[in-house]
Amino acid sequence: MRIAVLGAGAIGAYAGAALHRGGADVHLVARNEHLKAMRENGVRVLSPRGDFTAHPHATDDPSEIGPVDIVFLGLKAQYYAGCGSLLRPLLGPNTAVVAAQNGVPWWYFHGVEGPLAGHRIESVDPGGAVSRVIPVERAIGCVVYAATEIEGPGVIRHIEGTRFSIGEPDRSDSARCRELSAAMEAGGLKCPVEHDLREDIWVKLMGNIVFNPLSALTRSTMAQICRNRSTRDLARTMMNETLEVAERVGVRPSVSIDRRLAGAERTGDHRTSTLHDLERGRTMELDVILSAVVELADLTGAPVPTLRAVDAVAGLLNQRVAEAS
Ligand SMILES: NC(=O)C1=CN([C@@H]2O[C@H](COP(=O)(O)OP(=O)(O)OC[C@H]3O[C@@H](n4cnc5c(N)ncnc54)[C@H](OP(=O)(O)O)[C@@H]3O)[C@@H](O)[C@H]2O)C=CC1
Ligand SMILES: CC(C)(CO)C(=O)C(=O)O
Repeated sequence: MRIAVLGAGAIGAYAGAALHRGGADVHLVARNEHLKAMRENGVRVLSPRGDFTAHPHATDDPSEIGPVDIVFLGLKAQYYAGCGSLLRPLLGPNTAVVAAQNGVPWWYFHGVEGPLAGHRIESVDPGGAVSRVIPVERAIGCVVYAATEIEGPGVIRHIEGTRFSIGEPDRSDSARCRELSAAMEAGGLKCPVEHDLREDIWVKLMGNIVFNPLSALTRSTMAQICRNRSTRDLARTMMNETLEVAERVGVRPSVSIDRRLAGAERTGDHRTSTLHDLERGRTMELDVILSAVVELADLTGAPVPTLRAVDAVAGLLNQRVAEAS
């Protein structure tokens, strides 16, 4: 299977290294010092499951790669709308795009029935800009339970978790999902193919909607947020409101708030990908994680005063970062 990882950062380079180790024909698209290091020394993965190094081809020019079977999109979601020139050379008639994003994907209401069928979520797909660049028909959904960080150029620190759940937006059984799953599992990852990924999306989102904005606003790790009584209570309230929105769009996540908090606390002193962005002066991936849920709450009439307040202050912080960059 020919796979290009577009945006071979913390998650992309980790998945790409694992896929390469499992025998897939992997090509990484990255840039700057990180690219230079991966070209010279390969991708070094430091993991509690055992360190390893993989040497996939790496470039900053997707036209060197050409059409592939799968594009694994490791960019932050706020860059999807602008990634057309990088993506286009990688697309053949049947190329699928697997976005490793947190939050609500642009294809969310595609391929489903009901009152919201085909609805476009503005915070996720503003004016249709993302679905024009990545047509929903190409999308395979993915929910990433792994946690990784770039420790230095070419070096990925794997904190925990190997699960990348995947599934077709329209719930169909497809050969492309089965083949991708086999390639990921050959590389030592867990990659179950789910009939409907939407439950996984909300289970993961219950954590991200709390920890990603709060970690940035308080510059704290996940464990620090869990161990402080006031922020733990805040987390609980935010998760409750999120569950209410999930239910109004037809999903009942099967995990309790206590279990979700315990899981987050176990991740320990991990700085979320959003905190990393803030520390690097980058805009934060909060539209798909937080603003999208507030938008869905407005659409369905769910009361979300706490999510709305956090969205307001995190939104202002994001605006400040954008102005400074
Ligand atoms: N990290 C984690 O533990 C988890 C992350 N995710 C999701 O995975 C996705 C990726 O996150 P993460 O891996 O943390 O992010 P990173 O910032 O580590 O990775 C993105 C990579 O894309 C590169 N990139 C951006 N623009 C270009 C370009 N034009 N050309 C080449 N390379 C480019 C970035 O390079 P540069 O740094 O130079 O901009 C960076 O290396 C997000 O949607 C996130 O929500 C999901 C679960 C866990
Ligand atoms: C915190 C983590 C690893 C899992 O909740 C994550 O998804 C992120 O860093 O964005």
